[in-house]
Amino acid sequence: MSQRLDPELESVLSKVVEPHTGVDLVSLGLIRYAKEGWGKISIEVGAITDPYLPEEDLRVQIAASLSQRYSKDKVRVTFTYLDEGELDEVGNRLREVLSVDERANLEQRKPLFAVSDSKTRVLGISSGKGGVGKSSTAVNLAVSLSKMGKKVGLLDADVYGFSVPKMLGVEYPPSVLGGFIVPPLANGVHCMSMGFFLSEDTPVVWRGPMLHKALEQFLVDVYWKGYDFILIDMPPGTGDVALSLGEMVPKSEIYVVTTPQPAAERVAQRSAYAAKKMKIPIRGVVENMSYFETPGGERYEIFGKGGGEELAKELDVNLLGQVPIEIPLRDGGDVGLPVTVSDPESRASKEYMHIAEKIVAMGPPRRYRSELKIR
Ligand SMILES: Nc1ncnc2c1ncn2[C@@H]1O[C@H](COP(=O)(O)OP(=O)(O)OP(=O)(O)O)[C@@H](O)[C@H]1O
Repeated sequence: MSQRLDPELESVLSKVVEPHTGVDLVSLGLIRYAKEGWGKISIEVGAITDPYLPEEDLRVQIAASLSQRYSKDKVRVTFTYLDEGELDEVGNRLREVLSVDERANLEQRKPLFAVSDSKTRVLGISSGKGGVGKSSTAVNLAVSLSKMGKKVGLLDADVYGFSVPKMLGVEYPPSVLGGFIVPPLANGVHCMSMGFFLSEDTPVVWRGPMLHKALEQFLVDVYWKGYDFILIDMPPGTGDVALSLGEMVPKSEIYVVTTPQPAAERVAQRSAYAAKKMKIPIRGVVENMSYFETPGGERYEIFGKGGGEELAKELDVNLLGQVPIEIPLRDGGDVGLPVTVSDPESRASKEYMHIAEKIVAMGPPRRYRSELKIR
């Protein structure tokens, strides 16, 4: 697919990273040709997504990498489609950059990130019932973590309604490169949803074993390499996904979203206890829809008070934050512009950022596994 490049040019372009995979353009073989002459350079790049998507980021990066030789207006970058064979070839190259441990994981059908020195933290965002704002929390926390410079993936496993891609503003499907699925990017977050692979009008009845299989595929077949965080939007309730997650990613952590009223808190508690039974550590509680503040600064606790605090106490974890009701938060979810992007100065956005900072500061959970106990 790619032409042989002059070594100096190759060395420059090998510093330009393809944003979906985190691997450089040269290693992926994506530079189709580079033609220099008359003080200009034309570069054709194979797009692993759709060449008509705005690839401004990559264009800017390529121009910046060549800035010692060419001014911006002398660099012409075009993107073209890759055919099936070329997509497979990129998949092979993705495999080549894996470490020995990562390759071993693939062979054993384990997630790429589940290597012993992994820096990836897997955060399950859970709630007792639907409609408490679990997906909004997952999306806005993912954006906030990404704004802190972290590489963030968001896996929508809420099989009762795949809302994350729409809320996050995902505009194109995942790429399938050989045996790997590569998530699309939106607002700095790499997003994967089981919903991408189902047609909207097909009703799916998810039973435990099917869910387990689907989750396994989305943990193993997706190119989750080099991530700091993978957030999982879990289906509401006590269920099967927590069980599967605990089995497949023993180092995962759970964050419970609840609303302030006591009834919601009791339901959330049940889901939290289920996670505890699976031996997944619960790391914190997020209270959503805590209050509504008028432009004049008056606060109304529309859904009551104290649920988050109470739940945190019962679970013996911290209440990490209280997110207010904000109209831009709801609107943003409807149009695919998270409030943390559209209005980073709003109270809700700042609260999400504080929660993200606390999650980072807490670090990964320590595991005291019974089999490791010194007797
Ligand atoms: N703090 C908030 N302020 C305003 N609207 C909110 C807030 N949190 C959530 N919403 C809105 O409430 C609705 C439900 O939120 P969301 O989909 O995030 O909940 P969920 O718990 O994931 O529900 P489900 O399980 O049904 O997907 C959405 O329309 C969302 O935009």
